[in-house]
Amino acid sequence: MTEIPRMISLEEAQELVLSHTTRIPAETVPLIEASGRVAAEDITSDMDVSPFAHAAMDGFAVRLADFPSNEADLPVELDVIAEVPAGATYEGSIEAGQCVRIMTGAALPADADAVVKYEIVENVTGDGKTGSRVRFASVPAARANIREAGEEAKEGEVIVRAGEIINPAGIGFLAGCGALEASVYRRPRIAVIPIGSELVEPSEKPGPGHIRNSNGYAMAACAHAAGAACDMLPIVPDDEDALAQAVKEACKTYDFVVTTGGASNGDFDFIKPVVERLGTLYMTTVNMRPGKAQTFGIVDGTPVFGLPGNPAAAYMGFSLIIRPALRAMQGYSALEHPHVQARITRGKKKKDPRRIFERATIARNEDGVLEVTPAKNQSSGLFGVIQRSNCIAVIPEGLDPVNEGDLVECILLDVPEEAIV
Ligand SMILES: Nc1nc2c(c(=O)[nH]1)N[C@H]1C(S)=C(S)[C@@H](COP(=O)(O)OP(=O)(O)OC[C@H]3O[C@@H](n4cnc5c(N)ncnc54)[C@H](O)[C@@H]3O)O[C@H]1N2
Ligand code: MOO
Repeated sequence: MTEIPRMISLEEAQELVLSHTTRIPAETVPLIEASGRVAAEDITSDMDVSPFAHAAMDGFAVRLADFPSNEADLPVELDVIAEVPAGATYEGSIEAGQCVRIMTGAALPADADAVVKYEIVENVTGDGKTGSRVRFASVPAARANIREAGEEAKEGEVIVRAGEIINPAGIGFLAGCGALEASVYRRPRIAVIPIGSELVEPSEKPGPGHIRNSNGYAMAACAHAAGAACDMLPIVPDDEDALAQAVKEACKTYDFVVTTGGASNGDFDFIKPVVERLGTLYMTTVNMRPGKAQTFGIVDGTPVFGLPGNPAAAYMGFSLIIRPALRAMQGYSALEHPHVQARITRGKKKKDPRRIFERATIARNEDGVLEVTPAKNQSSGLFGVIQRSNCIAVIPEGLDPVNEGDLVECILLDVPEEAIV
């Protein structure tokens, strides 16, 4: 096997993978499925929204001409000549001294130029409905409590631009504008292939020397969280030909193939020779811990990424290198997890010059200052520590120690709002 030159930096690895992935073509999906995805084309409104001026309050539609310019001439009394509920229209005219009782959402009668809410109108006779006389103690502002026609959108106007992420409110916006489907970038189809003769399906109790395939599940979930559509393919034993066959087959169907395990230099680590045999191998090691053994290459035009077998190492490689590429493939412009800086609560001597990604918890102390506390157990064999963390504290490369109170970069993970401070 040709030796791949050197251990590259995380940034070089990210750039390398990004440079070998392309944005996926668009597809047209029913509106609700477009939520959270990137619009591939400008979307226009098929009409003015709202199509008509309407009341923003339950009250009375009035003509300003009936109100005095001098406050001293108040109050004003008007006759209620009609009622317009939402969904109906009042087509008649409103003459001097008249008003129309109107409900929120009902079309504004042509002659009205303000709506006065019930609460500040007094009944002189009757109950405020048709035939009553009502009293106004103040002069309404012109167009008060009126939602104008076309305030949300004009017919033919671009309401969502290509490249915008359509959010849940945007789905409502589009529905109101008659856009019942949207052209968005397709979700990349990802295959996850767990490699390892020691692996059994999680439905089984592993026998001696065996463990459950937990990486496959975590990587499938990471792919899903990154917006991709993921299939977990059957476990492949540590057998070079079996792995070559599985990878070659997956490259026919999927946009991106991810393996876990067999990425290091052990006697049964085959992803590097397989990628080299089937295509072009671009990367084998990245200056990061956990997760030094990260393989990347192209097989039959498809990106193939060999994650290491250790759970935290696989998670880190996926989150930091694969995830940005999957997001770029879907047209997102922000590719990385958000970062914040926090003061580290424990110093650390460095024996390994790699950049270290510590599973950690970030929180605000009583003074409102962000503090980060790395988990005590940083073994790369553990998923539970990541389940109980809400960020990754980044300890820079080199051998300089980190001192308590130093500001460190923290990467916020795919965690629920409850865990973010
Ligand atoms: N002589 C050296 N040995 C190792 C080195 C090294 O530099 N020199 N690096 C170590 C580090 S660090 C890592 S990370 C691993 C990476 O090795 P592989 O990618 O070849 O991973 P495996 O050997 O296949 O597995 C490592 C570990 O992870 C468990 N594993 C694998 N797949 C799964 C899965 N789907 N679900 C759960 N757990 C899985 C596997 O049983 C091993 O315990 O190499 C070190 N060795
Ligand atoms: O590359 Mo290993 O991940 O340091 O556990």
